[in-house]
Amino acid sequence: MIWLRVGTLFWRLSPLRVSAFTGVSLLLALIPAAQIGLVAAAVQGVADAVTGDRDAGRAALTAGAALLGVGLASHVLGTFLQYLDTLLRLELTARVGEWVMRKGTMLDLQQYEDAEVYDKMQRAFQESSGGRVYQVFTQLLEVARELVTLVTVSVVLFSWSPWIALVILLSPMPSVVSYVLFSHRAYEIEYDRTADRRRAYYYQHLTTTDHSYKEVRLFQLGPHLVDLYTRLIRTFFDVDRRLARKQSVLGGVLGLLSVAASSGAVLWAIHTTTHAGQVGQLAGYLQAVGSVQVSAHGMLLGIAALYKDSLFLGNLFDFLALPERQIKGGTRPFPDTLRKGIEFRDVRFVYPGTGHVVLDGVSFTLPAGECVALVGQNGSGKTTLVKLLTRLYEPTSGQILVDDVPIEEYDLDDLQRHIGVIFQDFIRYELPVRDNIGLGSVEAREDTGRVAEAARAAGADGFVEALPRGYDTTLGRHFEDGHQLSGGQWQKIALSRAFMRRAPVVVLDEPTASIDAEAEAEIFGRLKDVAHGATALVIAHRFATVRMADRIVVLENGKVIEHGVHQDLLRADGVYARLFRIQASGYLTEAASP
Ligand SMILES: Nc1ncnc2c1ncn2[C@@H]1O[C@H](COP(=O)(O)OP(=O)(O)OP(=O)(O)O)[C@@H](O)[C@H]1O
Repeated sequence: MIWLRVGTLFWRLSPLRVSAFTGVSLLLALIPAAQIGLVAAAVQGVADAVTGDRDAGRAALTAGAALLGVGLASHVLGTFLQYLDTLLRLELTARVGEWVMRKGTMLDLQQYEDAEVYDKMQRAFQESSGGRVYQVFTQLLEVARELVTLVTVSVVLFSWSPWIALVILLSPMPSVVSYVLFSHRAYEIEYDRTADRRRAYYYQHLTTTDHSYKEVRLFQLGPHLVDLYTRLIRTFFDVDRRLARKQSVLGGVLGLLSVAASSGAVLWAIHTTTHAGQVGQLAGYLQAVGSVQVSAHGMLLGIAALYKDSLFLGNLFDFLALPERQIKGGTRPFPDTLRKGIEFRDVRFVYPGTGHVVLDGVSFTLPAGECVALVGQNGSGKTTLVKLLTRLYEPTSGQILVDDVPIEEYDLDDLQRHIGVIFQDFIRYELPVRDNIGLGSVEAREDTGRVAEAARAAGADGFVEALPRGYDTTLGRHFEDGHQLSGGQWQKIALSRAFMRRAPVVVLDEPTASIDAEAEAEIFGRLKDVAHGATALVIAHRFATVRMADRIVVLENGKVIEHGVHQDLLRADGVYARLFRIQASGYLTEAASP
């Protein structure tokens, strides 16, 4: 029950403020009934005083003074309610955004690669401002308040004329029913178009970020992307317009019924009270008619809006209820230095939801303290192996052992803390250099000595020191005074981040693809030193890098087809030797030509 969850959520936010908000709202709900009674008394008092009753004059004055008091109280309570409203709204907005972010960090990679979960996230992000959660809470109170007003006022009204009261109470019904139906339809439409909305945001993103600017501009993709976006948005618009048209026609007709019914009731009231000469009752009655009409309408529409908002809010709660970290670790601490090494034993892997066998019986060993290079054509499964080693995914079958212990037995956070990794698609943090490197070991990011050492290891120290504010220079151009780096410089920064971790296992997925040959040779020549003797797995396509590794594993279509040291593999004259010669002959031909 979403209303209950919203109520509980608010209660946890601040029991004191929520109690005060509820109390003040309900007090305000009693005001219309009090005003009706006092207006009736005042008007009747004046009418009686005109006919010579002196006491009636005093009674009219007293009722008038009480009306003044009620008016002042209503103003003070209203102002206080407004203040509480602002406080609760601010608090909630901050908290919902935080919950959504926190949840995002607790999901598995698999969920990020699943379009259905992504749709769920998209729906939840639409609610992440907290606006709708707050709306449901205030609507709940609004409905309760209108109910109190309605009950107290209709007590008066029913005592005068039950039939008129009934007509007025029921008159908003038809338009409310139509509102509920249309709200449901609007929700269904929005739900079904989540994937298209994501697509539209994506086109928008491509045309509004620096990462995509160059290609979009030079391939002149702007008009095409705008066209794709506009076509989608127009489809949304056409559907929404049709719905809005139907809703206003039906809503308008039913609204007319409602107005006719309440106006008829007013006429009827005038007719009956005039005959009986009850001027005070007529005045109170007229005010009560308005009040009941407003409250009944407000309450029923509040319920309808609650219904609609709860449907949307279900998306936020669905997202917050997504299963977290399904990949579980054990309790064993990860070793600070590997004794034996890492072994892949008959590892098979199929990405969930696909039938494609990406790794098929992969077995090889990374001896402790050695550097193993993983080579193979695009799509052969190299990065997937890294995802398994870092436990972003679990093997479909087979085992990965670290020092003869299955990796599932190690504490998951501890295992990930002990692996320094950079992926091909590393992040370019639009933050100062110090953070870009220091985030490799978040708790040590203020340690300038360590940050500088990591930069030296990756050959980044030279250009960093030449930056306007050295390690405090903000990188990228998103923020003020940001400094943009070259592709290779960014890669050196990412490499520094991996070294910053000082982990016993280092995994580098194409770490030097954009780095110049000299720097690459320098980094790999000293890899053992800079990685503090870590066990390293390096994925590379350049054989100049690969040959420096202690061992080489060649992967083809998810299978290990060769492994050994460089010289042995050359002698074996297999796939590795052929690929090596292709690259080498390219360089030699160039060098030999005049
Ligand atoms: N998230 C995913 N979901 C489904 N299939 C995937 C996913 N990621 C990769 N694949 C598929 O798995 C196979 C291996 O991909 P992987 O990224 O491991 O290759 P790679 O050897 O690292 O390639 P490259 O040299 O191009 O980086 C490819 O066929 C790819 O299409």
